[in-house]
Formats: sequence, structure tokens, C-alpha cells
Amino acid sequence: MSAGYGGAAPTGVSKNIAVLAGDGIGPEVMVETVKVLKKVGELYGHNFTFKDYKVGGAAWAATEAAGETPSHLPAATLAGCEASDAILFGSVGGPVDQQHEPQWKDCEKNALLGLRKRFKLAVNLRPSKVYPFLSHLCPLKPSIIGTGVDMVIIRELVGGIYFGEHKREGDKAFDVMEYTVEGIRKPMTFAFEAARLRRKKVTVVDKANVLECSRLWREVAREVHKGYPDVELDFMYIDNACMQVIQKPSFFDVVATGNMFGDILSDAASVLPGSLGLMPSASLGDGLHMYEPSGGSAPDIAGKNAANPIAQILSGAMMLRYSFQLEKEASAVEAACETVLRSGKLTGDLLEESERKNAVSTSDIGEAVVKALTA
Ligand SMILES: NC(=O)C1=CN([C@@H]2O[C@H](COP(=O)(O)OP(=O)(O)OC[C@H]3O[C@@H](n4cnc5c(N)ncnc54)[C@H](O)[C@@H]3O)[C@@H](O)[C@H]2O)C=CC1
Ligand SMILES: CC(C)CC(=O)C(=O)O
Ligand SMILES: [Mg+2]
Repeated sequence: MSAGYGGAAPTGVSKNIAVLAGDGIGPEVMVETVKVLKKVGELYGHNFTFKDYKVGGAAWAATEAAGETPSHLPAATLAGCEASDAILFGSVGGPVDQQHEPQWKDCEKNALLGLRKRFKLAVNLRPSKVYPFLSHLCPLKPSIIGTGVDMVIIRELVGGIYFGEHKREGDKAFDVMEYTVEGIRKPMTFAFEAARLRRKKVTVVDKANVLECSRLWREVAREVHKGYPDVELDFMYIDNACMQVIQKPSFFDVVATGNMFGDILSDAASVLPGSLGLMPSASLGDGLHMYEPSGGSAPDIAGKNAANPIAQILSGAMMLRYSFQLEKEASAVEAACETVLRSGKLTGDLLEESERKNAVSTSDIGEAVVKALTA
């Protein structure tokens, strides 16, 4: 696993991609992403094979309908992922008020956390920036945006409170947060490596005024920092960070943080590009990586061809870069997305309420990105 892209540009590569579209808007944005990636394969002479597998509530329904024990993460899906060169993941989960229904209960835990654990996807990259020519999409004042809002959150992804013991004892409930030095060192080292390729600053976001785990994060940060004297290191509490990311976003370059804090902070940071629909992510393991948008299944807009597919498409671009070392192709996809956004073709999430009548559809954006690739 490396923060750099490195190596000579490969030509004519053959890759198997496991496609786990999941629930809600997942299948809608995934269709557009696969369209874009197929076009990349065609234009640059690569052979990408896409194989679909069920995950989440969709997998539960399919296994139940087939008379099998219902599962959010069937064995066939895991086997498909194991046989692949990279996993493209959509989103999982049902409406937020239906978490108790059997199809949705523990869906995210079983499916998404299951995959992250199974493939040791310890480092999650969530870039967030204000594109200078798209700053009108950011709801913050121009004086706050200034110039150069460009941060990346490096989130630890297989530890912390999401993976600790969850327990109910009568009137009490427990969720245990636990970290080891080794579990922290991996994302921390990645953060320093990434900072070296950027503006050379790491901000560790934690709650070290209260949590012992956060104190351990700081110890590891200081230890890793010794190997990177050219990189500046500072610390910030999570509550303040949620405010500063909106109030003074240009402060941040690389953020290194734990699983839950990174989850929360990355949703807050989606305000910078303008929407969760513009927030891609890469979840890096030791060999196999998974690419997933930062947002969820958005049940409020699912099934309407209204979701913004750019986060999923940009996650696909990250796959080209980090799993296949196809930097030129990744940059081409990013440039095509920028062209489409710049052209004013926008889904509803990027428009004011009064402007939503002008929103274009999920598939319009996918087709426009394909067209921009060939222009
Ligand atoms: N990685 C995953 O699979 C995740 C799954 N979830 C699950 O998703 C479900 C909904 O959770 P919420 O808290 O509502 O979070 P969410 O991220 O699904 O939606 C929050 C808001 O952002 C909007 N949004 C998200 N992605 C968008 C896109 N691509 N285009 C346009 N608008 C977009 C939604 O319409 C909604 O208004 C739950 O079941 C939750 O557990 C939540 C986060 C991550
Ligand atoms: C199940 C959640 C931890 C998923 C999520 O919100 C995320 O990864 O951003
Ligand atoms: Mg989240």
C-alpha cells in the first residue's frame, strides 16, 4: 500500500472488477460508473471485466427468495471479491426509520463492515476540495473558501468503536472503542506519506482530552512523525474539527483520524465540494482494495434517477489509480467529471431548492461523462 501512484504506465491491462451495487441509489450510480469505466477500457485498450454480486438488503432479499438462509454478505459475493482485482462498492442500508426490519437490521455491520474486516481495508481515503471553477457549488461564502481548499481525510477503517464489542445488559448498553499501536500506525504512516506528496501537513483529529484511545493515537503520531521531519504535525479535537472544516477549511491538508471521527468528519467535509454526491473514497487493504462513495444509500431519492453518480464515478477513478496504476486514465475520468460539472449539468443535490426544476438525471450525468471522455 502506497500513498504514491508510481511505476510505468501499464498498457493493455486485463482486470476483473467485482461490482457490489447494493441498495438504494447504489445500483443507479453504479450503472453509470460501469458505463464510464467500459468507455475508458475501450479508449485506452484495457480489458475490464465486470461481475455483479449482491450485497446488503438486496442480498438479503435475493438469498431469502432463493430459499437460502438470508444473508447481507453471501458466500458467493465474498468468493467473487476474492477472485477479483478490485471491488467497486455502491452503498447498503434501508430507510433510517426501518433499521429494525429483518432485511435492514445490522445490514451495514454485516455487509460493509464485514467486507472491510474480511479484506483488511485499514486505510480509507476521503478527498474533499473546492474546485476553483466550481466554487459556486460550495455553500460557503467566497471569503471562507478563499483559494486552495483541498484536504484528504485518512480514516482508520477496521478498528475503533464500530468493531468493538456491542452489548446490551438490561438497561445498559456498551460499545467498546479499542485501538492498538499497530492498528494506528498503518493509517498514520499513510497520512505522512500522503502529506509528503501534498502540502506537508498532518492534522490528527481526536478527543484526547477524554479518550485513552486518542492519547494512544497522539503517541503513535509523534513516533511516526520522527520519520517525516519535513511534514508539520498538529492536533485538533473532533468537535472543533467539525466546525473548522466549515469555518476555515483551508487550514487542512491531510487529516488522520479514527474510524468514527473520520466517518462524521467526512460527511461534514462534503459541504466543501457541495454534496456527498461528489465525495468518492478508496478503502485500501494489503492487496485487494475497495472503492466506495462516502455517502450512503440515500433512500430519500432512491429509484428516481436523481442521485448524483459523480462520487461513485470518481471512486472508479481512484480504482484506476490505486489498484491498476492507470494514472492517465484516472485523470481523464476526473477531468471528464469536471467538464460535466463546469457545463452546468447538475443533479438536484447541487442546486438550490428553487432551481431543482433544472436538475438533470443520474443517467444524464453518466452519459455526459462518457461523452466528455471522448471529446
Ligand atoms: N457506505 C454505505 O453503504 C453507507 C450506508 N449508509 C446507510 O444509508 C442509509 C441512509 O443513511 P443517511 O444517514 O440518510 O445517509 P446518506 O448518505 O444515504 O444520505 C444523506 C443525504 O445525502 C444525500 N445524498 C447522499 N448521496 C447522494 C448522492 N450520490 N446524490 C445526491 N444526494 C446524495 C441523500 O439524499 C440524503 O439527503 C442508511 O441505511 C445508512 O445506514 C450510510 C452511510 C454510508
Ligand atoms: C456503516 C457506516 C460506518 C458506513 C458509513 O457511514 C461510512 O463508511 O461513511
Ligand atoms: Mg458515513
